[in-house]
Amino acid sequence: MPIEINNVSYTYAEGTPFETIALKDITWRINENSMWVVLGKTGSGKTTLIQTLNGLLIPKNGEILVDGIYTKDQKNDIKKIREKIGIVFQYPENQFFLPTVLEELMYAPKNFNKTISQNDIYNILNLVGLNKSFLKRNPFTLSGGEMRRVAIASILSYDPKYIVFDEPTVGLDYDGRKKIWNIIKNLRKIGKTIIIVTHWIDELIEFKPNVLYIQNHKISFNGTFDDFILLGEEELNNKSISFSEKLKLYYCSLKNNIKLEKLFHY
Ligand SMILES: Nc1ncnc2c1ncn2[C@@H]1O[C@H](COP(=O)(O)OP(=O)(O)OP(=O)(O)O)[C@@H](O)[C@H]1O
Repeated sequence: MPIEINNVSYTYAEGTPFETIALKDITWRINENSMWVVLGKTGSGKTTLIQTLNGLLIPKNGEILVDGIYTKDQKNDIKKIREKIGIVFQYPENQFFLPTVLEELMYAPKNFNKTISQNDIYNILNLVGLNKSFLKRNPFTLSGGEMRRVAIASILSYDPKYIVFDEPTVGLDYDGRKKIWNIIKNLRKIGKTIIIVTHWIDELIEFKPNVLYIQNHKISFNGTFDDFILLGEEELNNKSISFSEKLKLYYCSLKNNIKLEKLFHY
């Protein structure tokens, strides 16, 4: 079953002098086992949109169904929805609050009344490229890249079906970014539905996710990665997307029907 977003609008501080429109009439369907990138200029509404998916924000207008469950039904179903959608926020490592990595990994399953075995924990560590020795570490003593991977592991600990990454590689160097994209690659291999909010799409060529572009709080593009790139340099620059050398090359390969995929692997 999908996530269905039907005619959703969201306004902060509605009816006050601080009223700010964040989303206007968004309709979007996220199918199981798909991958999406959500793009848009700063302030266009991307973070607001992803926060509506798991009921962190409840839109007044429109509705969201996650595998058939309305996010509006807060009392009964919100936990079921939160268990299905893991959100890895920007700088997720800022949210650590327990003294060891192991406790961080155990926290969410406990909260959702889910069991997690030692083997599950080892598998998750393996998936994020960390070894067992990290379990005893204090999360605050880890490097930035390691913290990010522990934060992702803590989301994987309750096995959500949909995983949303808000700027997953922000602040990381090349090696750190490469490790995050490898994790995402592995998550796609095991059938997770992935939604990524980012400003940098040349890192995503290898994945060719579907693209949702938000402009002035509305959807202005909903389609395939290739169709988005084929909008061309001028249009993408207008959308505040940098047309890097890598994107140019990819654009040319699409235009001329040449297969270049191998060039783009991290
Ligand atoms: N808590 C809030 N209270 C009031 N207004 C908010 C709040 N959060 C966001 N906004 C406003 O809503 C609009 C959409 O913000 P949002 O953070 O969703 O955009 P974004 O596309 O994620 O931006 P960025 O790329 O900079 O992260 C902006 O005008 C923003 O100022």
